This record gives sequence, C-alpha cells and structure tokens, in this order.
Amino acid sequence: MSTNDIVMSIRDVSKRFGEGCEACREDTSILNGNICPDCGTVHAVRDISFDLHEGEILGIVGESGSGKSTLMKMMYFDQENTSGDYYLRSYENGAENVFDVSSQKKREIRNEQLGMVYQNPLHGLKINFSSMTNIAEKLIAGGSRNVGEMTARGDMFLEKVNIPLSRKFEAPKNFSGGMQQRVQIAKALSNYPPILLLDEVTTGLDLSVQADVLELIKEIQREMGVSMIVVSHDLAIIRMLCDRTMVLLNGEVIESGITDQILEDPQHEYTQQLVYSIL
Ligand SMILES: Nc1ncnc2c1ncn2[C@@H]1O[C@H](COP(=O)(O)OP(=O)(O)OP(=O)(O)O)[C@@H](O)[C@H]1O
Repeated sequence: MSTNDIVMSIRDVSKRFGEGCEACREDTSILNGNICPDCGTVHAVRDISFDLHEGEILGIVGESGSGKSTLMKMMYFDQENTSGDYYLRSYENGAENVFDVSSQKKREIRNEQLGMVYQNPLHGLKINFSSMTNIAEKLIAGGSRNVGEMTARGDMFLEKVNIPLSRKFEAPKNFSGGMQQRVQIAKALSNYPPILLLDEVTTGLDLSVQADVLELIKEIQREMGVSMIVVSHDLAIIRMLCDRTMVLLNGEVIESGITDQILEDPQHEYTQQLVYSIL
C-alpha cells in the first residue's frame, strides 16, 4: 500500500469452488459464464484488484451469481481466497498480506478493524439475545471489559440507529426487518472499525424502510467518516450511496469508476442494460 489515504487494498484476488483443470486454470476465456465446461469448477471471483480510500463509499454491483457476496466474504474472512493479496492500513500499516496471517489474528482484525452487516440479520445477530447483549458481545470480542463503558457505548450506538432505549433489553427477534438491520449496523460499528462492509442490507425490506436504512448509512458515513463497501444487485441503491462503483459480471470487474460517470456514460453493454433498467 502506498498512498496515505488508502485504507484497504485488494490485489488479484480469486476464488474458485473446485480444483480447476489444466484448461480452465490456463485460459478462463473457455468458461461458460463462470463455470468450466470441462471440469465444472466455479470461478466465482477472478483476479479482482481495487483500493478503498478513507471516508469513501465504494459500491459493488452485479446480477445474482456475479461474485459479490463471495468477494465480501473473503474480505471478512468468512471465506478463504484461492489466490491474491489483501492489505489493511489498520494492520501493520498495510505492510502484510492479511490473507496470510494466523486465524487468531484474523479474528482480531474482524473484531476490531472491520464491521460487517449481512443481508440476513440471522447471520449478524444472536436473534434471541437482547440488542444490548449483541453489542456487548462484539465489544468483549474486541477486548472491552468495563460493563459501565460497554453499556454507555451500547446506548450511544442504539440511539444513533434510532432504536428506542426502552427496547434495548428486548431480543431483535421481536423487531421488524428494518429495526433488525439497524441493530446489526449498531453492533458492526460499536468498536469504531475504520471499514464497514454492507452486503445487500436493504434487500427484502419495504421501500420506505429501505429508504430509512439508506439514509441512516449516509448519515453515519458523514458523521463518523467510516469507509464503506456496499454490495447490491440494485443500481438505484448504489446511485444513492456510492462515490465510486465496480460492476461485476461472472466474477470479473467489467467496469469501474466514479458512480456518476458510470451512470451517465456506461461503457460495457451489460452496464448499459443495468443503467437503462433504472431510468
Ligand atoms: N460454497 C459454494 N460452493 C460452490 N459454488 C458457490 C459457493 N458459494 C458461491 N458459489 C458460486 O459462486 C458464484 C458467485 O456467487 P455469489 O453468492 O458470490 O454471487 P452474488 O453476486 O453475491 O449473488 P447473489 O446476489 O445471488 O448472492 C455463483 O455461481 C455461486 O453459485
């Protein structure tokens, strides 16, 4: 990592499901979509590189199966990469490939330097435990021990995401979908990670609830200056939130740049279809 304001660098990252064969490892142009016609290996993510800058929101857009979630899971160590490098400014000032560090160090990075908000709140929350307990769990994992401080931090973040404090000891299973996402956001932010990863966080919510959650994300970015990666199949959401955007198709980046430029002058035929579909 070189430039000072880069908080994350991804270099030539790939993920294959399957061993691959001589044919598809040497020449990915033989793939049918992202699948090798000879051996059936899925090339879910192929040689992706990008930088995330301090305070920016980077969008990753593409249709179902294009590799968005797989890429996000690798960044949060939910999934192992097949090849490539991953650098974080918050870890050894970007000098070490964090794909290669021990599993204990990866856990520390997850707990202290990254926040993740999943499409399905069941993946990010213990749905039967209270919102406050969910936040405390993340804080303890990040090294906190002082109960008073943890409670104060929990209150602060629940208020920030508009969860009434009168309900902080209630389990999120009793909450609406929008409220569950807001608790997930509070939990993900509670250790003040420099980077927040958001994977299809408004998919499945009513339009008005979706708008509230998107507004909250923008507000948090403005207030806290946290850098974000937003994955969505919906270009309208990307347009609302993201400074820069990468378009994925069959595991590859086919276009990237300033979001407004991509929307105004899409170069790739697939991006043109995406853009025209929201006009
Ligand atoms: N565990 C797995 N085993 C085999 N193939 C997988 C696995 N996980 C994902 N894939 C394949 O990898 C490709 C990329 O999937 P991924 O979930 O990353 O796409 P996506 O763009 O996030 O789609 P969606 O929006 O539907 O979640 C798909 O072809 C998918 O079938």
